[in-house]
Amino acid sequence: MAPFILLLAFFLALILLVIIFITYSIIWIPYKIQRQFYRQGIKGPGYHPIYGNTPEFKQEFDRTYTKPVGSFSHDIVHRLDPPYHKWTALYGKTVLFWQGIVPWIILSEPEMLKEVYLNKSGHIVRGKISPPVDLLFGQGLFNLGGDKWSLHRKVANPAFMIDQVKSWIPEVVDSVEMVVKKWEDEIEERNETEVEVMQEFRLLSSEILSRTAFGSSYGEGKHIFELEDQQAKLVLKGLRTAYIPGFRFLPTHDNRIRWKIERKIRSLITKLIINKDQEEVGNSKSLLNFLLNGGLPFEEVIDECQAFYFAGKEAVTILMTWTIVLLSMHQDWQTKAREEVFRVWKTNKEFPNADTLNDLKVVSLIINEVLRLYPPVPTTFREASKDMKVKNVNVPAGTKFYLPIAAVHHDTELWGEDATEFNPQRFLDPRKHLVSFSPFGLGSRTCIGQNFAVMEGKIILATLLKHFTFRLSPSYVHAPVMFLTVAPQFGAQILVSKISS
Ligand code: HEM
Repeated sequence: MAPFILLLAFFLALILLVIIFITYSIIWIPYKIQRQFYRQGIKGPGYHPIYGNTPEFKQEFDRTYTKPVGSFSHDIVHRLDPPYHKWTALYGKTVLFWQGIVPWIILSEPEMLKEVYLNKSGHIVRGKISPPVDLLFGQGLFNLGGDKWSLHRKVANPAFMIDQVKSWIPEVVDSVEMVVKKWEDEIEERNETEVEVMQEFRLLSSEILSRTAFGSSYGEGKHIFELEDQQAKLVLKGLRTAYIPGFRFLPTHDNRIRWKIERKIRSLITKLIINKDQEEVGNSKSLLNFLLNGGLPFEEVIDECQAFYFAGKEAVTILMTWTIVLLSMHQDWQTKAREEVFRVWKTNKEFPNADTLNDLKVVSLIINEVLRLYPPVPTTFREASKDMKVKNVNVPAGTKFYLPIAAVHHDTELWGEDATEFNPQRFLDPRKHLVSFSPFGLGSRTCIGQNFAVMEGKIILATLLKHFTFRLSPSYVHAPVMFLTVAPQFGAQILVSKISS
């Protein structure tokens, strides 16, 4: 009997310990943190055990994204990020909300944003957004921290220096010319053709990335891109559900698919590298060359390739999509930009090249204004790795910061009453605050690919304006949504006509 009682007592003690642990981490700690923030005047929708505000988060998105869209307005934050819109209206510019048991602080006060972006203490890190995101970016730059991040960034940085990026111009030009040829062939049969430009730009930026960063062709990386797109959809689903620690290790249906896709992506990247002619890799100016020769272990090179395959194409696709949509809405700016392109091109037949890109002032203003109104990456994140102070607010370790790039870009206090209007000219005036325009983030974790992205954007736009005119198709519905990036929910259907010689 004695051993039975002992066993029973052991189990009871175990159950008690589990109850204490759960009560402590799911109830005691979150409410304690919430009280601490409330006392400092930072309010929010309130913590709910286990799920936090995740169901509300999901409901807000579902409700908005199923609503019809009326106009072509650029006043889109309420639609892009409905929880942000609702909570900041109720609780002010700094809001506490909960993803499961994890506290998040929305920061839209410029000085607080600046402090977080530019903090030098080393205690504000990127942190993990949610475990599914690891599968998309692997253990690449976006997800790394500490010494490992410093080493990877040091290895990858030279690939994105301005001179190196300029050396990729011929590959970018060749890739865009392929699109020009394709559209011209389609137009040949009719006077005009309807193009879903997001899909076209996804293929184009994949081709450009393959040729410049990986020294291969879209054909070779096609399967990787397709798998990354599937993974992105599953990641998005994961982000909108409650974060329960340890859940990612359970073999649920979605998790099993995620793991399978990840294994496939890694094995395809490995094959792509191994099958490359080693001499060719050594001589090439591709990102892959920098990664392979930078002293990183092979597995870490795979991680970086995985991250770059996604990060390098998606945001550029979105930037170009909105650029063409906005120029179709604002024909006056389309005409101004085309006039500039013809002016610069007339005096330089080798167009576009590194020198003439600098002469495209109107094109640059337009790209900036598109990045402001429709920033492809609408939010970024940081985490406090230690108890710390941000301005005058005490923040406990583990708190995450939600940095709403799109909302700040639409803030009337920073951009004036016409903040939601398309007016590229505004970029001729000095900025009101450092953080007012941050499509590539800010500080040490700023986007490594920004020189490349802007160069790509200018070449694509200038080349297309040289050959075609654009207007919105009657089938286009203006419905921007936040699907990891700021995407047009129902695609971007554009009527493309050829400019007569
Ligand atoms: C219009 C195009 C792009 C936009 C708007 C964009 C935006 C961003 C943003 C907002 C971040 C986070 C910055 C922060 O948290 O402060 C980021 C990070 C990053 N981006 Fe981009 N990006 C673009 C294109 C690219 C391209 C072309 C590449 C590579 C070929 C790239 C690679 C990365 C990487 C690796 C990171 C993580 C950097 C780190 O944490 O060290 N991006 N990007």
